[in-house]
Amino acid sequence: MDCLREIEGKQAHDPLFDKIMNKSSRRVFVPGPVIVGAGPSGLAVAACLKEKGFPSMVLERSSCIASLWQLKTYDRLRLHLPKQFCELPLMGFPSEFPTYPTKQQFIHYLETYARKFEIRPRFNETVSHAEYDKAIGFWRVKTVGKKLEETEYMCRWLVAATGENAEAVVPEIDGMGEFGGDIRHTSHYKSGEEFKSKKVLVVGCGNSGMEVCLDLCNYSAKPSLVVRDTVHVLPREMLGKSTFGLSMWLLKWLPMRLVDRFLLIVSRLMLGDTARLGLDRPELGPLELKNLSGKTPVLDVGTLAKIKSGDVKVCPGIKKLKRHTVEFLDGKMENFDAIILATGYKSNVPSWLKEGDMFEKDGFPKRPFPNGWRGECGLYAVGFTKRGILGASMDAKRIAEDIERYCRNEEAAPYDHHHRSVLLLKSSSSSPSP
Ligand SMILES: Cc1cc2nc3c(=O)[nH]c(=O)nc-3n(C[C@H](O)[C@H](O)[C@H](O)COP(=O)(O)OP(=O)(O)OC[C@H]3O[C@@H](n4cnc5c(N)ncnc54)[C@H](O)[C@@H]3O)c2cc1C
Ligand SMILES: NC(=O)C1=CN([C@@H]2O[C@H](COP(=O)(O)OP(=O)(O)OC[C@H]3O[C@@H](n4cnc5c(N)ncnc54)[C@H](OP(=O)(O)O)[C@@H]3O)[C@@H](O)[C@H]2O)C=CC1
Ligand SMILES: O=C(O)C(=O)Cc1c[nH]c2ccccc12
Repeated sequence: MDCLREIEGKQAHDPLFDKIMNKSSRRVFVPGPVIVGAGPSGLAVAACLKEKGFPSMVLERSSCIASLWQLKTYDRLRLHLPKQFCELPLMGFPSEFPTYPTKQQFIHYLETYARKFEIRPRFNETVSHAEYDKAIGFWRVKTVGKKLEETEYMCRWLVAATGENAEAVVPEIDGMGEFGGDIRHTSHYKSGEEFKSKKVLVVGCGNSGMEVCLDLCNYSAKPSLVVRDTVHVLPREMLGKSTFGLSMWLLKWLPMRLVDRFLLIVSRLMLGDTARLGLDRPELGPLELKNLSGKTPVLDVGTLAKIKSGDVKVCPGIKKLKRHTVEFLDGKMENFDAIILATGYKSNVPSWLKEGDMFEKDGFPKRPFPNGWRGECGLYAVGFTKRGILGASMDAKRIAEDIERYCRNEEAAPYDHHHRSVLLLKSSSSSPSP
């Protein structure tokens, strides 16, 4: 921690820079990595670095850690995968947590994690621009604060941890401006409480859309679900084991296609023919599809029963909206009080990272898993593997090891290199290097 305090002491306010920029802005030199985003991924990297004795600085646009979980998820949310598959490095879940921890338990775990590793992000700082300055060998990371004040952080290493869910995907639907009822994305949906006895159209049948339908039923709203494409629905558990855990275990022994065949046979026995309910399955099996496209199978937590009972109605794609009415692609019209867009999320990396080699236009690393974590010039990415928290933990460990390796080489020959910042990097509390 001493070292972080030292960093704060070094935040030189540069009046000349202010004058040139003609605005209130300041420049901060960071003698360690800057991590953009204080979600599970950013926290994991900060913790892995801390354990090795390296301080880092975490910049977070919102006012809390894990803002996706704290501010943008619904009340009834639990982890879909058993807890052992959602742990961050260096600290497991408490043993008293249930197999599928609740959102509150998961947030509590993350808060304990941040406290344990003394991670104190700078909140309310949105990274708006990050660029490598070749001339000096540093990343220039610009942030905008709450009062629009600007800061430029200069660092040797930059870690993108802004996540796969940084911005809501809101589709353009013909007539959207005309619709008289509430239209909102699932990131603003908390519970069915405010939709009691309302007719609600849920657009999108990923894990969010399916669970929101169930939640609406439980609050005696009347949901319909727009399914425009194929989808794999699997039971969350089969043969007394979690479907995810069982799949991972089977993959150790069997080829993916065979495991997919197994998953589909057991799903058929447990759930019946989902196509009869309007949920056609994709040609590719669930694991193969996840692996090739990143599309996550839906793990059923009770929605399918509600579809079978007719409490949730399945609809085709939307053609257009009118004041109180939705016209579907099959020509049918129906009145709705509200629309919930369960249409997913996108990465925002291209909006702030000015770099051409590491990321695709869609904000995901170009190199496929498990090699997407490392770019050039001290640039890293954590949590873009489409493999949830487990994938983020793998990235985080690799990034911290890579930075450590780099620093050890530097320590061996510190004067061979003009980036002196590494010499400032070791925290006084760390153990001596071997
Ligand atoms: C509803 C839901 C349920 C999920 N359940 C599971 C699950 O059970 N198991 C699992 O493994 N995964 C799950 N996921 C996947 C999810 O991606 C991970 O749980 C996890 O939140 C990813 O962590 P992250 O840190 O990469 O991203 P996030 O949690 O999104 O954190 C990124 C942080 O970066 C900040 N940020 C973004 N842009 C900027 C910027 N320009 N400047 C500064 N800060 C910025 C954000 O405010 C945010 O706090 C779920 C996702 C959703 C949406
Ligand atoms: N408890 C848990 O663990 C939970 C985990 N999650 C995870 O969070 C992440 C995000 O999930 P989610 O929010 O469901 O987003 P997803 O991206 O998984 O799903 C979005 C869905 O919306 C559909 N869609 C997009 N645009 C349109 C449109 N214009 N018209 C009709 N349908 C449309 C997509 O269909 P198409 O395929 O046709 O594009 C897709 O089915 C996922 O990784 C998910 O697994 C979410 C909820 C709970
Ligand atoms: O909830 C998600 O989307 C995740 O990222 C975790 C996840 C759910 N199902 C999976 C199948 C393979 C890899 C990760 C997941």
